[in-house]
Amino acid sequence: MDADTVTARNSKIGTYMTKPKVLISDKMDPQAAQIFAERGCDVDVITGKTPEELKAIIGQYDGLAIRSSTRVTADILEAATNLKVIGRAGIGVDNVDIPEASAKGIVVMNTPFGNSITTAEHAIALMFALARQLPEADASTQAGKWEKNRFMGVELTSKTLGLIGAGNIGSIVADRALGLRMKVVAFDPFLSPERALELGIEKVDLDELLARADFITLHTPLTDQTRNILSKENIAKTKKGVRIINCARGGLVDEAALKEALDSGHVAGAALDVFVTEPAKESPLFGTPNFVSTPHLGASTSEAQVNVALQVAEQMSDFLLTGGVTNALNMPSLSAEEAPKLKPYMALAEKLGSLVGQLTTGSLARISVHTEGAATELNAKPIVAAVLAGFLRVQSDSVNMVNAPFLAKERGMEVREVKTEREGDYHTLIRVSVKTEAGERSVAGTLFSNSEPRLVELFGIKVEAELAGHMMYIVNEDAPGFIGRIGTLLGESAINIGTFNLGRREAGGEAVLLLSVDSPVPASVLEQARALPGVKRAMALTF
Ligand SMILES: NC(=O)c1ccc[n+]([C@@H]2O[C@H](COP(=O)([O-])OP(=O)(O)OC[C@H]3O[C@@H](n4cnc5c(N)ncnc54)[C@H](O)[C@@H]3O)[C@@H](O)[C@H]2O)c1
Ligand SMILES: O=C(O)CC[C@@H](O)C(=O)O
Repeated sequence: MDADTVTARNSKIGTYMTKPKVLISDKMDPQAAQIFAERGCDVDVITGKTPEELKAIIGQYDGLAIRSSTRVTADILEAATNLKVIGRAGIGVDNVDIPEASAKGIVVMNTPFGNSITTAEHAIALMFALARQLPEADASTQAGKWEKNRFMGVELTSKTLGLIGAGNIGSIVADRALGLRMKVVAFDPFLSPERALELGIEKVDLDELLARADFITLHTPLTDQTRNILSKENIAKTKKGVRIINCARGGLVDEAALKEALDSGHVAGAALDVFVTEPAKESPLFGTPNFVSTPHLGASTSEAQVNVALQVAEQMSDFLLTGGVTNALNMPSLSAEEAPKLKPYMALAEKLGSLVGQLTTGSLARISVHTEGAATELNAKPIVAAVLAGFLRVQSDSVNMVNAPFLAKERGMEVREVKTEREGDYHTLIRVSVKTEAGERSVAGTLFSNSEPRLVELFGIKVEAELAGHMMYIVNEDAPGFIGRIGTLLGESAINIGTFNLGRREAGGEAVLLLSVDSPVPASVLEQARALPGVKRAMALTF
């Protein structure tokens, strides 16, 4: 397996025979297609396909750029045999089956900041719409009614805004609300007191927020913890006359309970940009007084759409053409500048992982990846992912850097990352240690000329070997005549030896022999090698 393979699905990122092919399957600013083409990808823009139609064509593509309409299900992924990256021009990736994409080794990336301001502004717009009943006042005025006395609004100044979720968008909403002289309280278990202070908001628990807020706005993803966070029970805990805004995800608010609370007057107004079922063509909420809705328009400004389209096209092109990883949800980030520097290290890491994978028998309790010298200055995450990919690929061809960490976790492997600042015998070193019931053993490698991976230590014995192609690994007692006997055996079996690397603990002690050979070593030859005097172990290895 060669070095480039570690960054994507057994395919050579950045070394395509033909240009990588990208499909844009949702409506996206045309600048995305332009960027893909300028950066060297073949791009098709085909929107509005049914799942069956998408399934029929997805197999040709290396990259898929989407917004929220395309649903990337397990079924679609099954047919996406060449797909290496899915790019979401936007934030929410609930239309992508990420566990399945990860299992298939497909990188999923989003553009987490491109539409945050726009969405925050939409939440503020909806807050004003509720405070002053703008949609109803507009409809009534345009119907010629001039109902000046019907539309009595409320001021925002001095009111309390309750933020559920104070991440990218929530914090921008907070900033704008503070500018409107509102008081902002926030419920977000992951909000640190320091960040709350920096934002000028008060961190509270959910019940306190429900009890105090005049307006509540939601800015969390939809998860098992946030689904129905505004449930019937929680809506009942809100202040009478509260107004609720949801520009995050349908499902955060119980729509039936909201309808009841609007009808009873407990909730004075509600504005939803997002619905449990989208497109929301019908809803019991439609037509309810003081209810305002928009069709998932949070991100729909020309500025945001240009931002996310450019960003997704740049990120995906970087990945497909250079191996750079930005904003991936299932893989460590790797900048386009870092990628070439890390490439030889990842090749080395993968080879070491593969070596220990092939040599380890029995169940593995822990795998540790140590970096020493120059290697410590690098981002260790991709190096660890490459070790795991090499290790696990021994068991399954479909393992790569994306799915390897997930598989390792699934298999209960403890993975450790250790940096040793001091330089040893080599200016840079990666050591991979595995702990099994038989004990802990390690292999180590360095880069010659900063780019050529070399094994320099094998289970405590110094060696110097290139790990490539077909190899034979022998552990024997160091004794005169042994090398001649192995040479004769391979010669008689018509196996040509390329390189010969020998190491031993001490004269007459345990020795290891690593041979690179021009053809696979058949089982019968390994049997004969094992029968030679002094041989403790003989194995074929492949890299
Ligand atoms: N309407 C739209 O068009 C539109 C546009 C952009 C984003 N969104 C959605 O807005 C939401 C927020 O986006 P963001 O960029 O701010 O995301 P973010 O990840 O920056 O922030 C989400 C926040 O929610 C918090 N959170 C997570 N679980 C929580 C819980 N159980 N209770 C309270 N807080 C919790 C997190 O700690 C985080 O601070 C996402 O769901 C995104 O998909 C919608
Ligand atoms: O693409 C859109 O219009 C919606 C985007 C939004 O829901 C997001 O999560 O980024």
